Amino acid sequence: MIAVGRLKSGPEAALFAQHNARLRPPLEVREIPEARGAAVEVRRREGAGLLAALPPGALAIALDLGGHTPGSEGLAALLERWEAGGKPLAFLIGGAEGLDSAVLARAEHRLSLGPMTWPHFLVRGMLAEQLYRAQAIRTGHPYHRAWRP
Ligand SMILES: C[S@@+](CC[C@H](N)C(=O)[O-])C[C@H]1O[C@@H](n2cnc3c(N)ncnc32)[C@H](O)[C@@H]1O
Repeated sequence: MIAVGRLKSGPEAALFAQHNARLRPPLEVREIPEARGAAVEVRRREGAGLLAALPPGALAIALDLGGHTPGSEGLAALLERWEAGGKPLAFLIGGAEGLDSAVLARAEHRLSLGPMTWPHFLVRGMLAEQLYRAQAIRTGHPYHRAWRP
């Protein structure tokens, strides 16, 4: 995971740590400093930082409101397909101003957690939870209860 901002200890950090500790393997987190200035410049500088932190050959997945919104089972299937490609997966999370167009252009996939805008520090924990849920779906672990009325 490559994310804008330094997450200090607090509820968002605890949420992320709780779910990330269950992931096999856990996500490695690279943090990009938040930029200051006009929104366009902030996006540009943070975007450059995100792209520079991408491991070589990574499959980049941008967390973006305009992205594809799979259900949890759909995400589990996507992850299986992405992992089968053999490239390291990199989930990119923007800052308060969102992701620069250069980041969206570089990303192979755009993933949305729904049409609502979430705080970027919360998105880390939400993504880790969905990745853990996807693992539970793939292994048949009862953490995921698929039953709906
Ligand atoms: C506060 S949001 C940025 C809002 C910005 N106006 C935009 O439209 O992207 C900060 C970051 O959290 C992530 N994010 C927030 N809500 C999201 C959602 N519903 N789906 C996917 N990512 C989301 C994105 O990476 C976003 O760049």
